[in-house]
Amino acid sequence: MKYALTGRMSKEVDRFTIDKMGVPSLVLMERAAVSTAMKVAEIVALFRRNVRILAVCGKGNNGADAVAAARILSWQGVAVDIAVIDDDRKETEEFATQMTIAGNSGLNFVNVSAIPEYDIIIDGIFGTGLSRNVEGIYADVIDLINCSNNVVVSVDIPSGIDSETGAVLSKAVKADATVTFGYNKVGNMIYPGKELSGEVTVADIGFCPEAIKTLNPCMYFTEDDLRKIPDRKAYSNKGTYGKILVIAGSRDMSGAAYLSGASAYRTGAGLVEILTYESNTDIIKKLLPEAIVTGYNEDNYCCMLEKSLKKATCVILGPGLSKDITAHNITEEVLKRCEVPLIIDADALNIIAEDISLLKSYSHVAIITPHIGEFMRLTGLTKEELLKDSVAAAKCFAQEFNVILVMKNAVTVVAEPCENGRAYINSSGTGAMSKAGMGDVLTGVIAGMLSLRIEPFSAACMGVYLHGIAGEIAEEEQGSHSVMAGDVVNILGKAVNK
Ligand SMILES: NC(=O)C1=CN([C@@H]2O[C@H](COP(=O)(O)OP(=O)(O)OC[C@H]3O[C@@H](n4cnc5c(N)ncnc54)[C@H](O)[C@@H]3O)[C@@H](O)[C@H]2O)[C@@H](O)CC1
Ligand SMILES: [K+]
Repeated sequence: MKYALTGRMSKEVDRFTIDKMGVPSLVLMERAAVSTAMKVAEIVALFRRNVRILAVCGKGNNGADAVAAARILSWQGVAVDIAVIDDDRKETEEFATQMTIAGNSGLNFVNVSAIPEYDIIIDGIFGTGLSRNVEGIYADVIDLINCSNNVVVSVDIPSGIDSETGAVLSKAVKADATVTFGYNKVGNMIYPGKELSGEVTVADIGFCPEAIKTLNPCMYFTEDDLRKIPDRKAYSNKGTYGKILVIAGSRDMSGAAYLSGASAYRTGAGLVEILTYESNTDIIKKLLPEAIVTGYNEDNYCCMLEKSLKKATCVILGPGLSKDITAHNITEEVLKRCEVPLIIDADALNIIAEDISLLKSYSHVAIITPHIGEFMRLTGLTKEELLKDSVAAAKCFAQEFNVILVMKNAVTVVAEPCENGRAYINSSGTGAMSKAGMGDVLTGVIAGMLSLRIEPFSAACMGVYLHGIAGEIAEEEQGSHSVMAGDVVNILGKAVNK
């Protein structure tokens, strides 16, 4: 597991390492600059000719990093110049020091108007200290970089991105690569910042690890975390891995129930029961003969529900359920009676959106998995309002409604329902997954993780990560336009074992 910091947290990590541990600021900076220079040198090697590099710098410590990286490259024999964006802003002490060293080293200082003449730009205009919209000369310089045909390496975060949210603060550099220090930044992980940061390298520059202990940063997973999925016990039977009840499907809608149930089986569930509208039972039995398939109708749903709920160790409610009167009644009944972890998705969320008090009154573990449209209906907020700061929006909702919230989007965020709860930012997945049925697969994968007895918040995060990894493998095999939800179901096993 890794952590992603906001600018405010980065500052605290800096201060802790510098003030409490006594590591001089310039030592950290030298390591940041060496990491940046190494990345630039890698790119220089790809050109196979002499290249011209320009470090474009503000007068904060992000600029100081860029000046130091330029000096290091220059000492290595690479042609580097420096352009400082000069306004009335006061320079930091570190910036002044780096400028003195660069001057002593004979580096050339040029005007920012020369940007288009260079092959590679080192972007050190703003880092995590950016605190307001970019305007005036800064905006003009960012436009000039983005219009020029050079490779851009951003220092820490592309200049103009809000490190806390990934939002563009009116203008932002579009980088090909970003070298970020110590920990990734939330702004590099969430769109549009994720797209503008290009390939991100997280470089260790010697921050004291103690420093993040009091900060509650966002978490994210890498492939190493897949090893945390527990092995299957030799001494076990299907009961060891729980019974997942999938309440899904409606008249003429059977696919969602299949996708959820099959995904739960593919990720570890011992037994899956699908409770669906009676006209779906034959088709689902054919699609998934391993499942117990039970049908209900408008008259008997209550008694069928009662029987099935008694045996379940985890319930999925909502995929393809429709919003008809029976679906409403089922949703209300499940929220009244279910006493095991409940994953609520799709139509059940739309039903709840009409009366949000249903969710508030539920007192057991609930994991809800809205996409942005469903989340808008649940909150009454606009897309812009929700995406302005998706981590904050997710945390706030999770806490208010006491649910584990999986806010599905190109970058899915998971939030824990308590004060100062954990938040997870997903780093797996691909545009190939923007297809119908993918959400149904996700509910099954989360249920699968719960059946392996991973605690609910981690099960939700791991489910989201694993689902994205399966999508990536499916894309490699099928190409980005061709992946369907069923392909992801069948690839889940490869993802678990990756
Ligand atoms: N020892 C340290 O302090 C280290 C700092 N590091 C670097 O320092 C960076 C943070 O440095 P700073 O805190 O100096 O901040 P930045 O260099 O990110 O720049 C922010 C400066 O610009 C001003 N500013 C903010 N928004 C503005 C706007 N829209 N228009 C004009 N001016 C604006 C601020 O007042 C501040 O002076 C990190 O991103 C990282 O690159 C790294 O070298 C690691 C070590
Ligand atoms: K930058």
